[in-house]
Amino acid sequence: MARWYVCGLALAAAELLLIFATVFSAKGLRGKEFQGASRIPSQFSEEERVAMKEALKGAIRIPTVSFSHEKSNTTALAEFGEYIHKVFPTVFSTNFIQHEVVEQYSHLFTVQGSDPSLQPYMLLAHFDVVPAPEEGWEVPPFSGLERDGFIHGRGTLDNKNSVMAILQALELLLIRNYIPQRSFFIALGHDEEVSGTRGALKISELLQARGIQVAFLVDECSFIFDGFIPNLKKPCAMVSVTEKGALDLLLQVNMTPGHSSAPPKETSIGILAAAVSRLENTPMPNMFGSGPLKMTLEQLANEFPFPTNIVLKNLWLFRPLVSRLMERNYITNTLVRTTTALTMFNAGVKVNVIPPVAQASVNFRIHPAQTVHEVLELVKNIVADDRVQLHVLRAFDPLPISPSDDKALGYQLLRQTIQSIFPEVDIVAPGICIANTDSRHYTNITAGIYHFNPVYLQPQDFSSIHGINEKISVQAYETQVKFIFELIQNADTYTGPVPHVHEL
Ligand SMILES: CCCCCCCC/C=C\CCCCCCCC(=O)N[C@@H](CC(C)C)C(=O)O
Ligand SMILES: [Zn+2]
Ligand SMILES: [Zn+2]
Repeated sequence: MARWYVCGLALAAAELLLIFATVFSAKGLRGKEFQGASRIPSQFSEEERVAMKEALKGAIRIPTVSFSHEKSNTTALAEFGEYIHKVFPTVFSTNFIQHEVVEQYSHLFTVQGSDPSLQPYMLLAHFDVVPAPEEGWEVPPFSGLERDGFIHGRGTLDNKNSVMAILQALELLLIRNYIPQRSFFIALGHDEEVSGTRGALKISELLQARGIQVAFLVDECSFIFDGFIPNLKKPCAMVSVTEKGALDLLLQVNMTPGHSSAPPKETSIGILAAAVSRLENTPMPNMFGSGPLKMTLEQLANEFPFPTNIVLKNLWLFRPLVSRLMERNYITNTLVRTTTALTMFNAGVKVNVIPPVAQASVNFRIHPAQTVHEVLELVKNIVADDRVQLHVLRAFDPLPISPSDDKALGYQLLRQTIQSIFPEVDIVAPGICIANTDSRHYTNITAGIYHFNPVYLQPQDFSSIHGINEKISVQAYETQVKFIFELIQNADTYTGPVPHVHEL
């Protein structure tokens, strides 16, 4: 009798556990992983909300333009340093935060957590911007004007929004007497738009000299994508786990100059034009199937209607079809191959002179499954003309793929913070950063490099980045501050992923 009773109790307990496991499975339990320590709610007063948007507007008004490696607006870069001192006084006066200026304009903050057993992490952003000539803008690009609920201007998405949101979230936490448990670094670069070799690289060297290794870092270059994939009605938060490499090539042809009245059969211009045309017409191989894209599509499969869901769930069978479909769209094409962009072409000085030299620049963004060396070999085979000299101007391999499994602290913290701040977003998937960022300078201090901006991005917003009419809604910026406010707290209280039902 007693045995039956114990057995019955055990069964009831098991049933209860199962119910709990189902209800609180990874999707059902939003934010529960972070319980334990007392949390500060991410609610801001009206006064704070006004102050935070005004702070961003002020940042946009400082024209911190990087024109080229040699030329930047150093007055504005210095002014930006003074500006953040002014708008985030608590960050600069807190005794457990150390602030250092690196290479005159970049900023490194070391926030000393109370628990030295927790490995630190790092938040990255940059405050230099690309130039913005006024033509075509609805409002002047450095006015920081608010119109129809949007703050307009260069840097509102790339990337002063992140610089300001990180410092703003920290300022608000400190005002509420928050003491972080896990140490973290904030690295704000001043020359990302022209390579980051003065800012990010030097900060990274400084940290390496101090023997610092971080668990993960979070940088720009990915968003909550909305409307990018045909038929995918839902937004998709893409946390990029790798970044493409790059190869800048100068192609040069030298021929004998002369009078245009008696032209040779071939000129430097004609030879070079044919070579670059071959490059443009011979895309690099489709690498679909290698790299994180397969994981991304498998996660997206359920969100598509029939029959796309079946196709995506059976990539072993439909790989050729899916890879062909992806290369048809210019954005999804970037995810399946090394891209080739002809960006500069120079030759000639006068209409009746055969020029001796013709030069062209080509910019390749290297797929994570290829290397600089492999791309260079392919280029040589495509150009296949010894008269065309190839000079490597700049080259770096793609970044290694950062983990996105259940044990990957950075990825899981981002995933779970996305789920709590954006409950309407069902899809969080690993992705590829198709451009280059300051992150690549930090590969020696972490194996966990993640790209994510907690902001919705639609195709028209994408073209505003480095284009015209860049803007962010006031509400999106507030949400970004809220996200970082939560992320910092989550990093302190994270206790690991919620077990899936089958693990019980
Ligand atoms: C499910 C949807 C798939 C979406 C595909 C991806 C769409 C890409 C969207 C946004 C990418 C934004 C990139 C913003 C970061 C730009 C950083 C940058 O411009 N860096 C320079 C660095 C260079 C070293 C000067 C660059 O040229 O890459
Ligand atoms: Zn950027
Ligand atoms: Zn940029």
